[in-house]
Amino acid sequence: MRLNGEISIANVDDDDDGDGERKENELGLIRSPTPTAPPTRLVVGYALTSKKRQSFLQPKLLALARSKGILFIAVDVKQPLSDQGPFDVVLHKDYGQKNPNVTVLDPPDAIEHVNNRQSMLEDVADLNLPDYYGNSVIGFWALKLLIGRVTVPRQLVFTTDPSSIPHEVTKEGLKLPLVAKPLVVDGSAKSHELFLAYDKVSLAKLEPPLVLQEFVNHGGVLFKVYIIGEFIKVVRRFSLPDVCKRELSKIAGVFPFPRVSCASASADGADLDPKVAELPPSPLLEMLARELRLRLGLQLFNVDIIREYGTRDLYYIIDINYFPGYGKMPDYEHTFTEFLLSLEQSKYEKVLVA
Ligand SMILES: Nc1ncnc2c1ncn2[C@@H]1O[C@H](COP(=O)(O)OP(=O)(O)OP(=O)(O)O)[C@@H](O)[C@H]1O
Ligand SMILES: O=P(O)(O)O[C@H]1[C@H](O)[C@@H](O)[C@H](OP(=O)(O)O)[C@@H](OP(=O)(O)O)[C@H]1O
Ligand SMILES: [Mg+2]
Ligand SMILES: [Mg+2]
Repeated sequence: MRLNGEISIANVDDDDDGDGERKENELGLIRSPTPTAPPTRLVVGYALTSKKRQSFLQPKLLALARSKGILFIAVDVKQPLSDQGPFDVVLHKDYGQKNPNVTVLDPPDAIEHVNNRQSMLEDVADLNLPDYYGNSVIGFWALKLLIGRVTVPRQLVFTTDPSSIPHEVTKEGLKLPLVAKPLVVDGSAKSHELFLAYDKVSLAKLEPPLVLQEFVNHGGVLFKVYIIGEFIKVVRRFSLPDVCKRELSKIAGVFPFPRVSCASASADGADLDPKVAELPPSPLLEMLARELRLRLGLQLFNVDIIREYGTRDLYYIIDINYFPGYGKMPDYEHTFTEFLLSLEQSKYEKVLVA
């Protein structure tokens, strides 16, 4: 269905360079139907960095989407949206333009909220899932035993004067070791340069603005929960190893560490301690995803969750990422295509109601 003017099928790879994209300066030109391609149902504009285009717009996604009548076209961010497309949906990580006829996924304000490591966890801090669902028929205690608790590590924000950090950390009673993370996540490599701090004095060497977050031992395995609308997929990733008291007492300093959990290598097939590897229960993830979707006002994000080592059910959310590396999610092409088609359906239903 096309809501904003009829167009016929366009060849996805208009510049024939095999990257599945149309030339940006040819956005107004739509080719006539090819014999094999189905009619276009949905035109999806994307305003994404070339890195994100490479990881997200993989040939398998483009081919499957095209077979379902979904077309991906680059948005020219320098031109008004109304002069392009017409698009049904626009995918982006930081695109400000609006158009009433286009579903811009997701609202820029909501994205900005999770691009700041202080505000990103605010909505989770007061999220007591068993309390929240305590009036359900299952009952508070049963539910608590069944699904577990979700919280966030304690953290402090520093925007200026690193020399005050050791004193503030002592005053607020934050426990070592601490993870130092740049306050704002802006897609740059620098915003993912993290440090592990073993002593308070060395904290003065860090560069604000940053957050200092208590490190939580979790057996070296992290759960990455991908959310695409109502769909959820959890994968295991390798993470930082636990820090024992002995190590903490012997080491001083702040140490950079690599983006260990961002690597596509999954810990799913690894020979892990079953207590560490056990996935968070599905009801917990479903409640969490539903609640976060509502609170954050976002449909496309992932959440990094760890389970405190030695506990059966105490979970910490340590990171939320907008439009993460879906290309690393198994079968993402199917899930994303279904999601886009569901947007078309809900638009259609809105028109029928109006
Ligand atoms: N509070 C914590 N306790 C234990 N480990 C942590 C904590 N915070 C971060 N880590 C470890 O450091 C990694 C990077 O942290 P985080 O996910 O916050 O950074 P990021 O740069 O936003 O990563 P991403 O690539 O997922 O966006 C985590 O995946 C995890 O392995
Ligand atoms: O490049 P920026 O805007 O900083 O965002 C990153 C996210 O922070 C990461 O979470 C993504 O990796 P994961 O999907 O493994 O979380 C990572 O995925 P990618 O590099 O594979 O695209 C990025 O989306
Ligand atoms: Mg992360
Ligand atoms: Mg992140």
